[in-house]
Amino acid sequence: MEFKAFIEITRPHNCLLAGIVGVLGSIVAVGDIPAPRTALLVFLVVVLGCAGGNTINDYFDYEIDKINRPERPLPRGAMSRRTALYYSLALFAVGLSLAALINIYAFTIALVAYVMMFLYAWKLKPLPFVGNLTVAALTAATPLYGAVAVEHLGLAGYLAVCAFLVNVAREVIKDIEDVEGDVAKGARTLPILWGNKKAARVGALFAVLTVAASFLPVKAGVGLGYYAMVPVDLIILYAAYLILRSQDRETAHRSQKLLKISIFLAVMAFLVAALV
Ligand SMILES: CC(C)=CCC/C(C)=C/CC/C(C)=C/CC/C(C)=C/COC[C@H](O)COP(=O)(O)O
Ligand SMILES: CC(C)=CCC/C(C)=C/CC/C(C)=C/CC/C(C)=C/COP(=O)(O)OP(=O)(O)O
Ligand SMILES: [Mg+2]
Repeated sequence: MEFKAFIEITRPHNCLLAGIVGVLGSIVAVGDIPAPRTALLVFLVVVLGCAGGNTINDYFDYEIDKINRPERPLPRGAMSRRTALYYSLALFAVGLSLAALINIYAFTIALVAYVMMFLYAWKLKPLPFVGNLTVAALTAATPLYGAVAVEHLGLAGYLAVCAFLVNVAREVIKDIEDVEGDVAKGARTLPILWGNKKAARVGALFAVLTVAASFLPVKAGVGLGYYAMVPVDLIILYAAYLILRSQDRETAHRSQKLLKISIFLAVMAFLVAALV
């Protein structure tokens, strides 16, 4: 057993980004920095939930990851599946305990989100489009979670719309990248049911919708810090162009990674726009 596997399996880069998005949701909801206690609790509940979700995901994806991602901790033998199962449940339990310290709404949403991540990994992922929508909804719930913690919505709804749209696009394009392993496991993803070209069009459509939605906060009068979104939108449009041009595994990988970069840059742009 490798100790670093306990960190690696949680995909800390995703968790940290998600935690920042949760706190960003609180910030844009009230237009100011939230109380440190609230910000810390929101950050930890989202990070622990994301960590538990990624861990349980690898637990159920063991067979598929042996084909698609053999370098991951479980398929390479760095951690047992039983340990991963108990580890994910422990992460969820600590997250829920902290959510209870925020307010009843935050506890309830965390409970629903954690259950949805477990269900996604266990049963929903192989369902056509349902799995993609579930992940996207969970990412959209993240800024809304921060808003619920401060009991105000503000611009958090715009963040949620953008998070949902860009993650639908990314999840569909990730399915095009993973089609080989998904076929082996009998998953019924969009590329398998509709073919890579049609699935690429769906992914590109949601990428373009993300660009359209990214101007929503400008409509609401968010300030100059928002011009940082322009390069983000250009990256998203280029990712859409790539996947429309070719649906081979390497191109799909490049396209979905560009969308992930756009998410990171967009979150930074929103942060600047919210604080400037
Ligand atoms: C205009 C624009 C792009 C706005 C950004 C909207 C926004 C706030 C996005 C943040 C979404 C979010 C909570 C991201 C957390 C990290 C993340 C990418 C979660 C989804 O992960 C699922 C994915 O399948 C994991 O795969 P991988 O990244 O390859 O490990
Ligand atoms: C709202 C609260 C309290 C928490 C939300 C927590 C977050 C940010 C969830 C976002 C979605 C997410 C990261 C879920 C974790 C599990 C998951 C969907 C991983 C993706 O797994 P696969 O679809 O199998 O793709 P891979 O090929 O990368 O494994
Ligand atoms: Mg997986």
